[in-house]
Amino acid sequence: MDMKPPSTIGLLVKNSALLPAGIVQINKSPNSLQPGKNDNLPKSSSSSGSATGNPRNKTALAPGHSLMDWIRLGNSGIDLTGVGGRLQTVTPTELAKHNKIDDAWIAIRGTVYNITRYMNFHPGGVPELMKGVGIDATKLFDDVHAWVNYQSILQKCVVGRLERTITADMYFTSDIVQPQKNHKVTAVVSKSSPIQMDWRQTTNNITFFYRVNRDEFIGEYQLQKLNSSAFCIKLNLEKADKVVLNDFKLSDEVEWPPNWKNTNEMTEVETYGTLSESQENLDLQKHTYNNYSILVNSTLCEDVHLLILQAENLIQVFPPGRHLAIKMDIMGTEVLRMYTPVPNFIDPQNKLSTVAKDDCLCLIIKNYKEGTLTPKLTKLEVGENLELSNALGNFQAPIFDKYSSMHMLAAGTGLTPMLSIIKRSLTLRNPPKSSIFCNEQLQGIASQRSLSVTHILSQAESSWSGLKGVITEQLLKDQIGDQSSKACIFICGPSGFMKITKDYLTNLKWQSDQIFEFEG
Ligand code: HEM
Repeated sequence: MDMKPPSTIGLLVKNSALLPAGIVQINKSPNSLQPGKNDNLPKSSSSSGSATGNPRNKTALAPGHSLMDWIRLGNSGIDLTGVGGRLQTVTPTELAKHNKIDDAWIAIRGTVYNITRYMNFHPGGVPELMKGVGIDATKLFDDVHAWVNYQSILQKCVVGRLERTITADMYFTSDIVQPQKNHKVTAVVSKSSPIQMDWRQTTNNITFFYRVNRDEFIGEYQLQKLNSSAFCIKLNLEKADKVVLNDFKLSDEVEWPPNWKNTNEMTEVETYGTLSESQENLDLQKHTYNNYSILVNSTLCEDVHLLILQAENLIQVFPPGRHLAIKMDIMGTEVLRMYTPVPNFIDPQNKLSTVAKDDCLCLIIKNYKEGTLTPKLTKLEVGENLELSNALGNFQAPIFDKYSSMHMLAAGTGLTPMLSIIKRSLTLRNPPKSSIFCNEQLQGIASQRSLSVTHILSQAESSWSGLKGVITEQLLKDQIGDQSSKACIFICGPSGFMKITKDYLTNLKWQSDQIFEFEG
């Protein structure tokens, strides 16, 4: 695949209560600030005031320039953005050009606003507002009035996002904010971080954005509810060899399970409260187990079950191709078996999609009648518990993006690690339209040219009109064509299948670095 999306992730958590604007104070290291006149500003503006006892600096607004008038202007249909309302990515250089009273842009928390029309509506006066034009004025704005709900006031003035240097370092320092008005005050205690974070604040919530370097890989992320008003986001950064833990303390209860979103574009957490960050060294060998309860145990086909599981206060997000361990006590012995979570499109009738919410894990389990674990796993009833580990393995799907085609050879439930890779690849190639996939769904998308699916049955009924038999070199050649340096091959299945398939592929001149084996 030739696409390289930013290596970022998405979460969206919603706070349950309507709250006054909170304040989060995050100080960046000087070198992460955008260049501009802001660099030389004093630590805090001389005009900050109110609850701290400093004199107020509000100016009398001319008639026709009240907040109500501003809201009317915003609703009048007049284009306040000056760019036709089409969102743009604004470079700091471009931003700096709009630094005049009749052409004034300002950037706050990564969003650029055209404040030309707001000038005479600003309760702090025009000269004060002019201090922030043409620059990233986040700190200046916060020093004066972090509580001001600027997103709402300037909602019709949005020009776009301010472009950031993706590799810029960012520091969070301990900072206790002085109480301002009656609003809640929050503190941030953090250390230098290999991950960038930005945030956006509205009256009721704060949205946190995470961004990591393109070459960084997030092995897993977890969102864990700590109590009714606190949660933790844990990100495994494998290149940096670090686990970043962000603890959020909310000022009210958080809805759980939260409504979160996973896109390849960004990470969003909407909430309200405080954040503290810590880091640990990453230990990929370490297994930590969490208790999941069975929501669904349904038969997909003979001996193959789909389990849908949910943890009480935890969301674990598994990157494609990563697996987990199931741990069970069998007559006093701890038995482990590895499984790769599958995307929740797997349900053939699509009837489970209402159950398999975003905080659930789906596993496909084949029952081996003589097996130790699988007869117990496939008999688990709704409400029973199961211990599942963190994400294991070292597979990194983006590494294979360089190949323009992928072949997947799967025997039986060897299909499972392939499914999330297929989903990822197709989502990257075709913008998501609906929840497509598996068997019927896979066949459905096959018609879209980017995926072709062939079933070969070793024990076929007479009515089967498709391919039959066991894998042979000729069959592989017929199915995947000649060796090509633009393609890679994933294989997964029982050990006999793996060995023979690899031998055939080697005979067919496929290079070992083009072949990726999942353990069957
Ligand atoms: C970044 C440059 C800015 C500076 C230096 C600045 C400065 C000030 C000052 C000195 C005041 C009077 C403070 C006081 O209440 O005593 C004020 C009030 C205010 N400013 Fe700004 N401002 C800036 C940007 C903005 C922006 C972009 C908005 C957009 C919504 C805004 C909205 C307000 C509002 C609503 C008040 C009244 C606050 C209140 O009633 O307490 N300001 N500003």
